[in-house]
Amino acid sequence: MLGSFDKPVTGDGYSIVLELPVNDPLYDKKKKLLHDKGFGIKEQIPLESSSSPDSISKTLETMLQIGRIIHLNEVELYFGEFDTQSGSYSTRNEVEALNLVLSLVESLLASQMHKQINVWKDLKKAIIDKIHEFGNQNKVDAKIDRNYICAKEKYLVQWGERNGVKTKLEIAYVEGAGRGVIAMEDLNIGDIALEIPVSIIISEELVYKSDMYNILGKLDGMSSETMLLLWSMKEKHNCKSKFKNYFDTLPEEFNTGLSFGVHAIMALEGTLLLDEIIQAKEHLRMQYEELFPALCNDYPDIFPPEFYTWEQFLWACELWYSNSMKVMFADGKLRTCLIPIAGFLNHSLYPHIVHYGKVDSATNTLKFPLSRRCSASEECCLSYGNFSTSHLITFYGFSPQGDNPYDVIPIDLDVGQVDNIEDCPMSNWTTHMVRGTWLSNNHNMYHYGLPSPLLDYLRRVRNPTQQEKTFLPADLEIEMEVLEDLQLTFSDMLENLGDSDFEDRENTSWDVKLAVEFKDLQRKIVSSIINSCSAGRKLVENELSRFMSKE
Ligand SMILES: C[S@@+](CC[C@H](N)C(=O)[O-])C[C@H]1O[C@@H](n2cnc3c(N)ncnc32)[C@H](O)[C@@H]1O
Repeated sequence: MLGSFDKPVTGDGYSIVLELPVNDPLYDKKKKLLHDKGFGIKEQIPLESSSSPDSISKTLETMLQIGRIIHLNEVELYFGEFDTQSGSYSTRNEVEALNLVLSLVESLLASQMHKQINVWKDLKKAIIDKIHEFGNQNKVDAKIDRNYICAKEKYLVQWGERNGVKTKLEIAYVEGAGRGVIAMEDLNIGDIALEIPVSIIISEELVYKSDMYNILGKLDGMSSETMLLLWSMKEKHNCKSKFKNYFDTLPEEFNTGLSFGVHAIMALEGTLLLDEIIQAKEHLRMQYEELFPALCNDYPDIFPPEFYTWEQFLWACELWYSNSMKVMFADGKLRTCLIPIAGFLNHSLYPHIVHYGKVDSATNTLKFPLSRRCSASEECCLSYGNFSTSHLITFYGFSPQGDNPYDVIPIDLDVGQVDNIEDCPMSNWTTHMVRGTWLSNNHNMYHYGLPSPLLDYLRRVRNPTQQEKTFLPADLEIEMEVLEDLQLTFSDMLENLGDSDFEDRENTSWDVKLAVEFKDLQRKIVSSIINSCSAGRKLVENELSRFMSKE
């Protein structure tokens, strides 16, 4: 349970309870962070009927601080330990935290078992204002071509509506993102932008009903995802398919990292994305060769060879990677699905739709509710997940606009070296990473915009007994060593990335453009770390000379 509301604790005030779920995989670390900020794992937040606007806003901030921590993911938690005093950890996290608090207040208001309804209404208004204010600060302007009329997309929506789809969105062309959806009217928090009946969702059930299942179901290690992928490769050619309108809207080519040509691959030299793409492609090639041409040779009627070439296999993989969603059905089973119409929703780092993917068993539909306002004509986006740009390029073929907080560079360290840290969940990270230091709001001494778990680890390698950070020379010398080492590591990395020597960006192919953009982003991240180390060393030097002058 993330939160609930309670009977009065004091006077005539009611309280809301925010609780860290015990099954949270990051429970210990979040518990420690809550504790460091002065909270327990279960906090009862009271609100008196006489509350002034000032105290309502203080109550809201307290609830948000807890809500943010409850909703942190691993990367946000790794970087957020000392960073966020009151600000947000990420746009996604902020939307989640605000919506958590809003849902609790709404449940309390819906219960109507309290006397002081006005104060809760005021709190609800304050939350909604905050969501709007945050929206205005983080506006991403997408250029939309409303005149883009495509008969195929229109037919699909009409077909959907005949089959029970309800939508407040229309399809348009969004510059740099292909097709997207825009709001037909002003949509508010909680409004359902799109509702898709289960009957038009493409899921594994379709394979079980097909003639392929007799063959595929008997193959060892065959997953339902692979079966469905093979099914879609054939079904797209079926003129009588129930999903013909859907298949007609799919592009002939998906421009994802898996289709990068040799020049783009070469442009990625020195980056981890190069390995990611090569490994992913090798894995798919092996998977293809395990199945083909054997299936076509043994069952040519079921697997016609012309539908099962390597190129078509890769096309289907790109379709499933870039367009599928995981859906929890009413039977409690999670299935990977293609969802007609919802497949036009683009990704954003600041999504309108955050909570989706669970079938509403009362209506047997999949609903896409808004977690923040979307004005008429504005593009409505969801979050595909907390993905790094390298993942988005490899499997989706784009680099998102704005600062991506999940763009981390892993650091290879032998984390087994340090003892005595078991009791300290925050130090007990088994992997370490860095990201652009402009994302940090703490560039002070002992922080430098760098992640605390990494700095603490590097300090403890040098001095396992260090408990407190002091301004004594012995500690300062350790700080200096840590920063020098990091600076050296990242200077080497920058050198490996080479210079940005690419001039004619506009006239190049989509893949080289994407590769070059990615490399620029890597350079920007690595340079920020080098600069922060250098600025940090100056801070330490100043402290050392201050100490010396006192002596
Ligand atoms: C689920 S589809 C969304 C609809 C898609 N734009 C279309 O025209 O079919 C996912 C694909 O949309 C594109 N896309 C999604 N979000 C994007 C974004 N923020 N920027 C650029 N392209 C995006 C990528 O090509 C991605 O593989």
